[in-house]
Amino acid sequence: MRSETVKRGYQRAPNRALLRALGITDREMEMPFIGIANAYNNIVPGHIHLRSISQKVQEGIAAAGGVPFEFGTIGICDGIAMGHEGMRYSLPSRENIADAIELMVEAHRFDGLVCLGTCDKIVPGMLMAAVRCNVPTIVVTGGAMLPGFAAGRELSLIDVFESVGRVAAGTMTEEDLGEIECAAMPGCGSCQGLYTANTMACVTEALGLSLPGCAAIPAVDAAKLRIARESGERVVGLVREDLRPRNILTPGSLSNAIRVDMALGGSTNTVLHLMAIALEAGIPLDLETFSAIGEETPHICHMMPGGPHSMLALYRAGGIPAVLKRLEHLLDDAPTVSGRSILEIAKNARIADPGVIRSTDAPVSPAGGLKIVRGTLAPDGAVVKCAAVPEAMWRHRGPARVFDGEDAAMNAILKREIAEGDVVVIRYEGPRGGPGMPEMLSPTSALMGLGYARVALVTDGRFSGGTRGPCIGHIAPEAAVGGPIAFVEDGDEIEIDLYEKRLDLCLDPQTLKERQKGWKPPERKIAGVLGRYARTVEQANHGAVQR
Ligand SMILES: CC(C)(O)[C@@H](O)C(=O)O
Ligand SMILES: [Mg+2]
Repeated sequence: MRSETVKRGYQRAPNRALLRALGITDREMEMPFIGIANAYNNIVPGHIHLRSISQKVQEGIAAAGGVPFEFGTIGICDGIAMGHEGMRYSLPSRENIADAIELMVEAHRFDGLVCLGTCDKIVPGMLMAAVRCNVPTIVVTGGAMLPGFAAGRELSLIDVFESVGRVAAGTMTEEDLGEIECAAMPGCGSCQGLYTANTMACVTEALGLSLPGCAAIPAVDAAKLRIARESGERVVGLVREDLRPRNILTPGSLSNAIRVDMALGGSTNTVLHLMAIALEAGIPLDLETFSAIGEETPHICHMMPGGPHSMLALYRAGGIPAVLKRLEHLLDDAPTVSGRSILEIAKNARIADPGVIRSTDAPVSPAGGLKIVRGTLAPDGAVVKCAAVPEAMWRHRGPARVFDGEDAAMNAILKREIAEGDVVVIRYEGPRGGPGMPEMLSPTSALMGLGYARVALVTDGRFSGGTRGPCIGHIAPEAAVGGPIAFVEDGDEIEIDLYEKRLDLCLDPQTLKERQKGWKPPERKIAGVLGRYARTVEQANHGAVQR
């Protein structure tokens, strides 16, 4: 056992003395030590219930003959951090979480690990750590919030964001917005649609790193407590079998995860996170792989924000096992933490609602929900959730309206200075430029709420999983490193063609060269974590990982 390093032999008497100070008995000294990385805090709605889930994990570990040791990691609520300076800190928190878990697991020589987290950067950071440390690990995701309800319809956080645009347009009163604000978010769990947190939970299950069914169980459902208990029991089995994350995370399981993501129409952020996770395992994963799998995988679940279905609907329809069943003919067989292979799980699943989890013969769309686009504006690629783009906007050409930074764009949008047909360009918001590649749900939702039908938005920053409309993000190279997006001027024509997967700046190469002459990155002195991040972060097409 790995933990023997801290507990065997007379030289380790001091280490054991400290373990005894925790109440560890002689019998427990012989058992596997299991770390629980619990991202509980009481500022993130997705995390406020994690203590009770952790309790069940701990009971499961003890019942199976392990000793649970709980420690904390940070967790940021992207929704509370949205629309201001705070959002720059969100993506960097992913690396902090991965590092924090590595530090704890390595220092204390845990034999196994349970990762307990819910929201956008927490689950990816946990997966990175699991693969990096490569001790037997199970991930328990905290589950989605129930939908809110007001004026006869279900609500999610995105209704609140989009209603801001309605108030700006004068089509909604502030009083009505207040009613939605109070009704949309009825308790614990991640935001209700297939936004980033829930997409990452689904991807984790498809990777084989959560027990089957875990991702879609709502935060408040007792089934989550039961699967937490089972996960605690099972991690002790994984230690005994020596089944480790890198036995489970393989090119095959990564491809299954991307397929599930494509079939669901998941968040654009998964592209960054899956690349970062693959990198930890030393598995090459590039944008082309996403593109190729996207071409072969039909989009079969019309999930929010592009479609009507919430995570609760996906749960009731059969959850990820049912989605896997639909995709059975496309999956690579791969082991999972459950001890059953992914194909066994798929075969034994039941599709309870074929209206929510459609067959691949009658899909929402014949190709996957995400596309990788390239062109003269994005030579190294960009990402779009085509599942949430109305087909009328799959081809669009319009004049650029250029903004350095999100704030300037948001002001212009709310003042209705954008005209139908425009292509809003938000730059200097990339991994280095932000820094932190902020997610820009406020401007994309405002455009929706204001009722624009033919305005596109392109950026070197990121989007929320809740962003809908013709929004292309992750443009690489970003403006801060001199990518072509830095040289766009108001009125330049930008052409989008999602059928051909193109994003072009319609400018003759000579003019572009002229504009590039003498360009220097803007000089800025940034202190603290963001300064460090800006110096070491890679471009979005390499997962925006920190080196
Ligand atoms: C606030 C949200 C909806 O969680 C967003 O941050 C996302 O990425 O989905
Ligand atoms: Mg987010």
